[in-house]
Amino acid sequence: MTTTSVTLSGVTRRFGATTVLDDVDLGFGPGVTGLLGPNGAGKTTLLRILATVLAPTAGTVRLLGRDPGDVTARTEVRRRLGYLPQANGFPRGFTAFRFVDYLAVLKEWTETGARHAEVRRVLGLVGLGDQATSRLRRLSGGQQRRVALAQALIGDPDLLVLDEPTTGLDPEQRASLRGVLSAAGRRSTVLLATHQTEDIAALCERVIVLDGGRVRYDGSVADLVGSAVGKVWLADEPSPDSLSSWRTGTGRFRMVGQHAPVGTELAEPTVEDAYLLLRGTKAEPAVTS
Ligand SMILES: Nc1ncnc2c1ncn2[C@@H]1O[C@H](COP(=O)(O)OP(=O)(O)OP(=O)(O)O)[C@@H](O)[C@H]1O
Repeated sequence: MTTTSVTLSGVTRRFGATTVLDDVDLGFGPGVTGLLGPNGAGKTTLLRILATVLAPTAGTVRLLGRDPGDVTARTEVRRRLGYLPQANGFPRGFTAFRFVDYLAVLKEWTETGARHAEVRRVLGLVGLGDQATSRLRRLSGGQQRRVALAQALIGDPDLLVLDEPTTGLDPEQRASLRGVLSAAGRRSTVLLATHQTEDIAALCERVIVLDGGRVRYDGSVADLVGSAVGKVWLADEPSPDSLSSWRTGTGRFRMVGQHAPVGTELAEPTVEDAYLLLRGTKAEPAVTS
C-alpha cells in the first residue's frame, strides 16, 4: 500500500550559528496546504527539506512514509515528488518543450512517445500548449514561471512542493492554475508557499503561518479568517489604535486592529487581515545567530 503522508517531528535547521527552523512538528495528507510567513520566516528552507534537497540539522522527516535520509528511500521518494523551486534556473537555449522533456528524462520517462505525450499534457495544464516550441528566454516572466511549474507536474506526483508558484502570473492564469492545483490536491499532498493571501483563500483548506522559524498558526483557513471577525473596520479617518490602515478607493480608511472602536462599521475580514493581525501580536523570534 502506498502512503501519501508527510510528517516532520522536531525539525530544526541551522546554517552556521543561525537557526532558521526551530523544532517544527507538522503532518500532512492529501489536500492543498498553504504556507504563509514574512520574508526570511523559513518557508523555502522547509520546502527544500520536503523536496529532499536539504537535510534537517535535527529532527525526523518522513516523506510518503519513507526516511529521506536513506539513499534508497530518498530515490523512491524523488520518483513520486514534484518540486517547483523559488528560482526557475533554466539552462540556456532550451525551448519550453525541450526543457520539460529534459526533466521528464531525468524522472525516468524512458519511452519517448509516452514521455512526449506527458510533456504536452503538463504544458497544456499550465496553458502553454501553444508555446511549446518557444525559446524560454523569449517567454514572459509569467510564462517562464508556468514552464517551471509544468515540470513539477510531470507524472502526477504524490507529493507536490511548490515555492511561490503564482509569482508573476496574470489573474486569468492564476485562476486557471488554481483549478490545476485543487485537482492535484484531491489525490496528492500539495504544499504551497506563497505571499498571495488570495491564493490561500481560494485554494487551501489548511494554512500554516511560519514566523521566525516556528509554526505560528496551523489550522483551517476558515478559523484563521474567523479570528479576525470584529477586528476589521471602516472609518472616515485613520485610527491610531490600528495595526494597519490604508485609504481605500472609496476614500474611506480600512483598518485592522485588536479592538474596533465601539459603533464603528465592521468589514468582512480576509485571510490577509487575519494574517496581519497574527503578525501584529507578539511572536518570539526563533532566528538567532
Ligand atoms: N544556505 C543558506 N545559508 C545561510 N543562510 C540561509 C541559507 N538558506 C537560507 N538561509 C537563511 O535562512 C532564513 C530563512 O530563509 P528562507 O529562504 O527559508 O525564508 P522564506 O520564508 O522562504 O523567505 P522569503 O519569503 O523571502 O522567500 C533567511 O534568513 C536566510 O538568509
